[in-house]
Amino acid sequence: MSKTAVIIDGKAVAEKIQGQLRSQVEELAQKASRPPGLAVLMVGDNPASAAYVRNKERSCGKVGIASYGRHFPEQTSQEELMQAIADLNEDDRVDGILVQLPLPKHLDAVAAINHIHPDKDVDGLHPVNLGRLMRGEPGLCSCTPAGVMALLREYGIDPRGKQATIVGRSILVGKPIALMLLAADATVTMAHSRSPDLGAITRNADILVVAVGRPELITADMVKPGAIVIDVGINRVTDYEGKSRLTGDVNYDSAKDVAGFITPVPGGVGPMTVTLLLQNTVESYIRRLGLE
Ligand SMILES: NC(=O)c1ccc[n+]([C@@H]2O[C@H](COP(=O)([O-])OP(=O)(O)OC[C@H]3O[C@@H](n4cnc5c(N)ncnc54)[C@H](OP(=O)(O)O)[C@@H]3O)[C@@H](O)[C@H]2O)c1
Ligand SMILES: Nc1nc(=O)c2c([nH]1)NC[C@@H]1CN(c3ccc(C(=O)N[C@@H](CCC(=O)O)C(=O)O)cc3)CN21
Ligand SMILES: [Mg+2]
Repeated sequence: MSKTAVIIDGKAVAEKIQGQLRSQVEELAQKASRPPGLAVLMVGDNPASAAYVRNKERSCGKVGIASYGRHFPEQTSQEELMQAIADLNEDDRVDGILVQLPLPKHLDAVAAINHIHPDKDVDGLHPVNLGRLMRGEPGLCSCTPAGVMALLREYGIDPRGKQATIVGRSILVGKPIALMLLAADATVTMAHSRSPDLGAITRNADILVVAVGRPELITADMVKPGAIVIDVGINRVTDYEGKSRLTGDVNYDSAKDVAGFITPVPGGVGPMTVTLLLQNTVESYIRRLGLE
């Protein structure tokens, strides 16, 4: 007899936290001269980025954060991008700057991120903020990893002593999640494209986090019965009827009968990423205006 997993409702948790952020922003408005401001820079068109941008603009509006997004054409030069970042660093209305990844191939993403002022780096990707995370010091932290940790907390899941396995080692998701789970006393294993026999590794996981970008790479046979499965993947696929939809890196329909807890896509990690971005922006706003 298989029992179906508890579905981790990221959308509901995100709405709850966004409601709290909204009240906080309303309250702060009484002593502040302006609302919090978030600037998102997007170059060219990437489907995962487009979903993110849409969701962010909608959520900023709900919470009372002013958004100063700029969408550049694909052939934008490095100089133009660097200048836009420099302008936003100087712009007092802006508390958070995010450069959508991936950037088109001709652009240097590392140089762009290094150019963001660390106090406005609401994506937590600047070396100063990554260094703080590595050392366990407070600072702006990556939104998706922090969103995953918030979901675990919300569902009463304590990583302490658990075997946590992360598939994917990107600087945006895999590596910072590993550090956060390690800080929460999990035993952490990381797998990637060069790991042989992925299933043998993932089947040991009490907490399995998948951040790869391969639609439904993880199937039920790769999941330990009762495991907590966190699917970070956002993939746009075309189904057999020719309709476009979003799917994760986990085969949800089969995995939900093996897992103890599972995040759906959409409605799982995605909304939490947006929420943590808003939370980081409010945090930066409070610090920059000295509102504590
Ligand atoms: N839900 C959200 O809020 C959110 C946020 C960010 C990203 N995403 C989504 O999450 C996914 C991953 O994003 P990312 O930025 O981390 O991607 P990324 O930078 O492309 O990294 C992908 C990682 O997966 C590994 N990998 C690739 N194929 C593999 C395979 N067959 N088996 C095992 N590992 C494999 C790669 O290994 P190597 O290092 O060996 O190349 C790499 O470490 C994407 O679908 C993205 O759209 C979602
Ligand atoms: N600098 C940077 N930071 C990021 O966190 C980031 C990027 N770039 N580039 C794109 C990826 C993908 N990200 C995403 C993608 C989707 C949602 C999201 O809100 N997904 C909703 C569905 C939205 C829809 O249906 O259109 C979900 O429910 O999963 C969030 C973050 C965040 N990512
Ligand atoms: Mg999701």
